[in-house]
Amino acid sequence: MSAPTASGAPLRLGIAGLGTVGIGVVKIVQRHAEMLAARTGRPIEITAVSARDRSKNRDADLSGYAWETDPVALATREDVDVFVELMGGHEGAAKAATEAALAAGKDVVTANKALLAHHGQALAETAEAAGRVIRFEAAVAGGIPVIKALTEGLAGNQMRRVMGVMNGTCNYILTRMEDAGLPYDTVFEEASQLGYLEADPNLDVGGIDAGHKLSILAAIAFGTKVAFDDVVLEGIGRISIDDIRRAGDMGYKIKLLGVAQMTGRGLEQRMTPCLVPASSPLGQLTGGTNMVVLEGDSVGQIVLRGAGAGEGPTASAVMGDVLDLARGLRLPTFGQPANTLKEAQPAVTSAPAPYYLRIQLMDKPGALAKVASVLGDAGVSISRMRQYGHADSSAPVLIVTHKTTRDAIDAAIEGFPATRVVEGEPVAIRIEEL
Ligand SMILES: NC(=O)c1ccc[n+]([C@@H]2O[C@H](COP(=O)([O-])OP(=O)(O)OC[C@H]3O[C@@H](n4cnc5c(N)ncnc54)[C@H](O)[C@@H]3O)[C@@H](O)[C@H]2O)c1
Ligand SMILES: N[C@@H](CCO)C(=O)O
Repeated sequence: MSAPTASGAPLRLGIAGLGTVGIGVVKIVQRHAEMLAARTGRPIEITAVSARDRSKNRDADLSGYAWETDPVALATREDVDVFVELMGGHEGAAKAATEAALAAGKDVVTANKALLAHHGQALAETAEAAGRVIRFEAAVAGGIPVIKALTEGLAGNQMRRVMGVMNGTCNYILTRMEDAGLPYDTVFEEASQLGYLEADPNLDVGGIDAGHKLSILAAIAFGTKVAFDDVVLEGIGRISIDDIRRAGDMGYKIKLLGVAQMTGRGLEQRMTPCLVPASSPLGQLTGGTNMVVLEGDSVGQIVLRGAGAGEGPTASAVMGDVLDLARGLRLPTFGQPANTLKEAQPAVTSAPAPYYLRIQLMDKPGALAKVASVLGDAGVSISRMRQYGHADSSAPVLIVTHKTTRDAIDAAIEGFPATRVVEGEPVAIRIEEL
């Protein structure tokens, strides 16, 4: 059999951003030109590129491409069919060039979760009004094809819950703290030296980057407009090595876990530290890897695991989008027309769950009874408890509650000081049932 030929017109890319991801895309286009053409029936070509510094030594041959200093000029070039936005940031050049590309009749592929979390609805409306397509597989969980899974393979399901570990840096920090027995500050510094952290580290450790990703998945899963401002965000900065160890003693791991679910009270979106069973797939996830768990009414639970960042995995996701466009696969941005997406009604409170409590209890007769009484008064019922030996005048007590609300836990925490047997600030972390 003769090799397939690429007889169709080339698909011409204009790539803005030649950093980690951009160069990864250039390398795939160059390395696999023949394979990509065979798979789509047409050559995939790069016609023009743009980045801040033209003279920078990059790990790819860019000599065959036109250079634009202005990404907007790149996005509107006549010889560009698809504008590939790999600059980052949700304002400035990324937004302006994406809008310019759509206005000029180009399709857009982006890895920019911040852009979509902040402007996804407006961009989707603009794109669809212009008959253009925006694709963004790389924006969520890097190399894991989760957008494709939701918009295509699982499209026949009513989604029940979407959750996952979507920031590799936070998962690296938490697992490194546990493995090496190091405090948060030391591991944060290590991660910084290794170049894992975003330019603004709070995007990672503050949960914002992962919150962007969760809000995008929630929009697709539940047919709602992206509502990043409604995501309850809490970072990992307050997680201590003590909590990691104590949670381990009770059979749990601490993860920065994103959960989105449609409840009778509205759309719940949380990106917060949670406890998950140590033996569960999420509990066993180590290092910088991502995991997304999708639950649909017909399919049940699907678990996707893989590299959430890095040159190869992220460029792989970008190329998946490019190939879909080359093949003529044109889906609405969030899986259904933008004007049919509903306004998300945020759930004011999160669904009841068991909680883990760590309380530093004084060594006094009746101390435990007083704590139990405060919990009882707040309507919190104890499922399991563990008390450590008193080396000093106080010792930690760990409590796993039955399902309760965050309000009840907060009411109990407010009641503890009056007992005069609790030292310091108790720690309360939600346990996510899987
Ligand atoms: N690096 C990853 O592993 C990863 C994973 C998933 C998604 N992303 C997303 O991919 C995008 C790119 O990330 P990256 O890690 O490659 O970034 P990077 O910092 O390595 O590269 C950014 C590139 O964009 C260029 N750029 C920035 N602003 C520009 C401007 N105003 N005009 C022209 N060029 C400009 C820079 O010169 C640089 O070449 C971001 O949206 C990021 O969130 C990255
Ligand atoms: N800072 C992100 C990069 C990928 O989006 C992470 O650590 O997962």
